[in-house]
Amino acid sequence: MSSATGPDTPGAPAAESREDGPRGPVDSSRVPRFAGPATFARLPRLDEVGTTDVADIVVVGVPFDSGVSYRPGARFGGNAIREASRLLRPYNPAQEASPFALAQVADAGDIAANPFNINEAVDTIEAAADGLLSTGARLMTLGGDHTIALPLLRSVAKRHGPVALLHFDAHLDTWDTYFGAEYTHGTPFRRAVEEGILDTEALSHVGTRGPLYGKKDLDDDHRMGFGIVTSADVMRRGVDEVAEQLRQRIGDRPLYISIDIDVLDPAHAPGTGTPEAGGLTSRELLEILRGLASCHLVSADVVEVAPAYDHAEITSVAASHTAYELTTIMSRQIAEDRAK
Ligand SMILES: N=C(N)NCCCC(=O)O
Ligand SMILES: [Zn+2]
Ligand SMILES: [Zn+2]
Repeated sequence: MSSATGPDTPGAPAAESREDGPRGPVDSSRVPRFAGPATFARLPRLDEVGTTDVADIVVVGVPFDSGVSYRPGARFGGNAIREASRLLRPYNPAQEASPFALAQVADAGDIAANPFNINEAVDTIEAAADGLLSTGARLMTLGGDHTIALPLLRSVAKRHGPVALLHFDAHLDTWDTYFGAEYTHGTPFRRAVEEGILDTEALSHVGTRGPLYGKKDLDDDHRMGFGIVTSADVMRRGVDEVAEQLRQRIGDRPLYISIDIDVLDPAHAPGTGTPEAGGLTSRELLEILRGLASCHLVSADVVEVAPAYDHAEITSVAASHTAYELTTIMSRQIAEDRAK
């Protein structure tokens, strides 16, 4: 057992740790899950994992929401997701895996992005992601508004080349500018296509719905290479068929998944900045993600959780389970690759 002290809880045992494997979450049968400061899923902090023992998957927060077009507050999303993740348990029956035993997952804390200068913040996020990815780790980023997907994709593309993208969102986020600003939460994927960091053969929005500015929005989006699975398509065709179609489109390309929590219906995610009626249920989202377990997921984000509009942690619980499924997909692949 580790000799490290507990999660800032005097006298409490430390995070579960095995000499021969990853250091896992704090044991909730010995330390109440509501005790101590929150890390994602009660996992160790990155600095607790040790300098030589590098994490396979790094959870990182980006408390930045200066790119929003409506309700602010997603800057508090990452910490709300961490708080809501205290109830996650170590075995994921839906994917038949213990994600935190298969790979070392650790929480790196937050990237300190300038809230008063969007362009500088975008650069800061890219540089911080470069540093975390340079160890070979995969990123599970907790936003923050959707602006942050652009610097994250830039960083991932430096390692993998242009990546396939699955974008779960009520919105297209391929608009051009707002008030003349090019980096906003409605524009990251247009910028990414312009910069050539996405594999335009394998781009899909999932859960799209709601009013647009005009039909041109769809024409532009189509020209950029995106396919669209609307939230109504998910309802009509069902999660298995949708996941199968997405798997076909992605193949074995390196894949980035970006999840705007507003892909969920406001009944399932009231705590978000630009809510749209008629969205996915959290059950549908989680099932589609599980159906993508065979895809080569190189990094992912969950963004747009704005806890001020949340009730009873509905949104942050949904986001924590979403990040848990994504983390499980990555950790299973890491274990499989290691066994090869
Ligand atoms: N990425 C999110 N959540 N929303 C984009 C909405 C852009 C608009 O105000 O039209
Ligand atoms: Zn959205
Ligand atoms: Zn979005």
